[in-house]
Amino acid sequence: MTETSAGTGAGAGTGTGTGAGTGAGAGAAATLEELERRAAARRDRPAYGHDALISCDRLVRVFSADGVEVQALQGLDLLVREGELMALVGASGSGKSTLMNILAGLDTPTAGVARVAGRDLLTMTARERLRYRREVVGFVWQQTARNLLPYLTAAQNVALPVQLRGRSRARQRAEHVGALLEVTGVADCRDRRPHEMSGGQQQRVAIAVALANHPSVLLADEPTGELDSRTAEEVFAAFRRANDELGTTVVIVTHDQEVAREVRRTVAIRDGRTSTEILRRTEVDAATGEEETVAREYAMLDRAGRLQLPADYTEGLGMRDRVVLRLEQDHIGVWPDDTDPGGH
Ligand SMILES: Nc1ncnc2c1ncn2[C@@H]1O[C@H](COP(=O)(O)OP(=O)(O)OP(=O)(O)O)[C@@H](O)[C@H]1O
Repeated sequence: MTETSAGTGAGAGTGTGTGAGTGAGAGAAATLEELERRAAARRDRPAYGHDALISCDRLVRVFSADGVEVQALQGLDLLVREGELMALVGASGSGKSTLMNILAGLDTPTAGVARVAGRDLLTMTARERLRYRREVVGFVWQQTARNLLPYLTAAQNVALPVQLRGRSRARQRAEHVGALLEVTGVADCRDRRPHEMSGGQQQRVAIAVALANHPSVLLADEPTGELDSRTAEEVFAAFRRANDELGTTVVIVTHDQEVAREVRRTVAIRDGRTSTEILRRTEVDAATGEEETVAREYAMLDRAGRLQLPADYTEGLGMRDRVVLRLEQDHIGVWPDDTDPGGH
C-alpha cells in the first residue's frame, strides 16, 4: 500500500485531529484555487444534523450543588433519525438520565444545541415547553408507579392525555385507546387499575399512555429496570411494535444487555459524551443460507475531528499524551510516540 504522506510529525496530539489530517493531505502549500474550492464546499455542506429528528450538538449540562460543580454532559453529540429504535448505555453517573430529562423537556441544557422535531430545547418558552411535553415526546419511567394514575383503569389512563388535548370525540377516543392497548399487547387489561396488573403489564400500559398523543419520539429511562428478564422481553416487544407499526422513533436508556442487543443501534455514553456506537445488521450466510446478526463497534468522530480511543487500546500500547498519526490510502494509522521511551 502506498503512503500518501509520511506522517504529520510526532507532535500530532490525540486532541488535534484536524491539524493532523489536513496537514498530511495537503503536503505542499495548496493553491489559492484549491483553497477557494474547499471553502465553497464547506459553505454548501448541509448544517450538522439537518435531517435528524433528534440533534444534540456539543450539549453541556452543569449542575451546581453546595458550591460544587458537576459537569453531567460535557459536549455531547448525538443524531437520531426519524423511525430509529435505539438504545443508550453507559456506567452509572455517565449522564444518561440528564440527557433524557433534557430531551423530555423536563430540564434545560447549560450550553450547546438540542433540537427535537424542529423544536429548539434551549430557547423554548414555558408555554412551548408544556406543549412539547404533551404533543412531541412521550415518556416511560423506570418506576412503574410513576407512569400511571393508581385510581384510573388502563383505558382511562391512556384516554387522559387525549382528553387533556381536547381534540377528539368520545367514540374516536375509545377506538384510539383500544388500538393502542392492542399494539402494546395489553388489551385484556383495559378495565383494570394498576394494582390489578403485573409490573410488565403496567409498563406496557405506560407505553400506550406515552403514545396517546402520537408523539414524534418515545423516550424511556430504564423501562425494564424493575422487571425480570422474561417480562422485560414482553415490554421491549411493545416498544418494537410501536416502532414498527406506528413508526414512532424510540430511544431507550438501559442497563439490560439483552435489550441493548435487540436494537440495531446502541450508543454508549462515557463521562458526559457519546463514546462508541454499535451497529447491528442482518446478513445471510452464503453457505448455510441462515440469517445472522453482525455487530460492529465504531468510535465517534466529532466535528472537530476528535476521536476517543478506547482506554484498553491506549493502555495496552502505552499511548499517553501524544501519538503519531499517518495517513494511509484507506485508513489512518495511530502509533505510540517513540521519541521518548519513557513516554514523558
Ligand atoms: N440535579 C442534580 N444536581 C447535581 N448533580 C446531578 C443532578 N442530576 C445529576 N447529577 C450528577 O450528574 C452526573 C450524571 O448523572 P445522571 O443521573 O445523568 O447519570 P446516569 O448515567 O443516568 O446514571 P444512572 O445509570 O446511575 O442513573 C452524576 O455525577 C450525577 O451525580
